Amino acid sequence: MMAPSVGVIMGSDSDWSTMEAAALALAEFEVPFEVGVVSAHRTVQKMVDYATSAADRGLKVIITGAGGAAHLPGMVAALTPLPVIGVPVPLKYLDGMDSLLSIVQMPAGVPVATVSIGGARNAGLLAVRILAASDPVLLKRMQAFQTNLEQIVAEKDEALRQRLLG
Ligand SMILES: Nc1c(C(=O)O)ncn1[C@@H]1O[C@H](COP(=O)(O)O)[C@@H](O)[C@H]1O
Repeated sequence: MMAPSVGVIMGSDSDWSTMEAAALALAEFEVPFEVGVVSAHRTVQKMVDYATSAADRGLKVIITGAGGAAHLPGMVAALTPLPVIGVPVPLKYLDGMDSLLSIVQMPAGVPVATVSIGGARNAGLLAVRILAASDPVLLKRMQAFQTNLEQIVAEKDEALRQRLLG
């Protein structure tokens, strides 16, 4: 098995139903990844160890999902030189606005690329794009994916017209 180039971590296993879409996107592009539960709040030392060893272990991008007081993405970004993508996970209360605001307003110097609330698929696709910038094979795959998206929209356009025209 190839060494993982993307780390997908989340504050709790309860985030998986949201975060699975990131893993699926990576799998779609045949990008090797690892998945784990790491919490800045509940497993402080594990979070420090994970983030500080990530680059040496060969990871290129870290996708971090967390809900509520979502400090994991920012803390990981503070501890690693790698690009960090943050996914605000929506919880029962506040609809993910709490997660979003906890992740998105990082101080200058410590960037987290924040995707939309529950936007784990885009987090996966963004990780692919970051890797594709220096990987011609992956770049071609991303271009093919984008062409396919256009086709899907064209088909929807056609189907809608047909439906309206009866
Ligand atoms: N936001 C964080 C962090 C963190 O940021 O370190 N650790 C756990 N959590 C979040 O707590 C929520 C509830 O977790 P439980 O379901 O385990 O109670 C999850 O969405 C998790 O991401």
